[in-house]
Amino acid sequence: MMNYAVEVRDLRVVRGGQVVLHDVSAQVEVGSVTGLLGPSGCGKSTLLRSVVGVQKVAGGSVRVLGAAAGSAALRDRIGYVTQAPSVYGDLSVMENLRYFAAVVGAPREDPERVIDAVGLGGKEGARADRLSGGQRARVSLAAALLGAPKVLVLDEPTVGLDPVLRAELWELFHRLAAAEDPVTFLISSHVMDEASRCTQLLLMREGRILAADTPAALLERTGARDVEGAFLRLVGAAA
Ligand SMILES: Nc1ncnc2c1ncn2[C@@H]1O[C@H](COP(=O)(O)OP(=O)(O)OP(=O)(O)O)[C@@H](O)[C@H]1O
Repeated sequence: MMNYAVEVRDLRVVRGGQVVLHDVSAQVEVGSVTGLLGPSGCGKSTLLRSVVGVQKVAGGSVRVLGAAAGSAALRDRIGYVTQAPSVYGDLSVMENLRYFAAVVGAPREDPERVIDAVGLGGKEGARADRLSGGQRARVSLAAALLGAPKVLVLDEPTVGLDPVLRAELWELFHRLAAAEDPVTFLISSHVMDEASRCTQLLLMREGRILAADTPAALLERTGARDVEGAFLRLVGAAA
């Protein structure tokens, strides 16, 4: 039996009187770097919010590591980075991480560990508002790693970053996912060319999952040359 970190079944979410998730079912394998891809407004953030347990749902179920999403048992097992900046600009990298460590009740030495994990060693004393966009993104990621969660949910973590920094962040996700004690990643993006960086894909459109597969299997199945082409063929087939 497949080992899933996240299992979504028939999830229905209504926002502002509109159904934004139409009975969505999806799974995320343990240790995978799963990309949730689809155009802006298709419901990616809503699905991620449901996985984290901060979204009111109208039906269906979401389980994370075998427990109901949002339950107390998951509090220190799941990390979440939203699109909104979450670090304090007037605090240093270390001050930010000490503050967040205290909030989540992480061990005292955890800030050093996560700074190291995201490759920010040497930047501990730098004020967050003097960092580059990519470095700030890594501070947010470091904060999400405090307490050693097993599942990380990242909402468009590479948006606005240059290609080199994007590549660095994806390498970091893979390193953490391949660790002896793996972290499972669920990462949203509206940039289709990030698909090739994922081990698994969930393609989404208008509140529905169009396909769930590996990038290679998706290309083979659709005969497309890239994931954008595969997406368009799937949309055409569904019409
Ligand atoms: N607070 C809200 N109240 C009402 N409707 C909302 C709210 N937030 C989002 N929506 C609607 O829900 C739908 C899904 O939005 P969601 O943010 O999940 O999409 P997304 O795929 O993450 O988009 P983006 O990539 O632009 O963030 C959209 O139609 C959006 O207009």
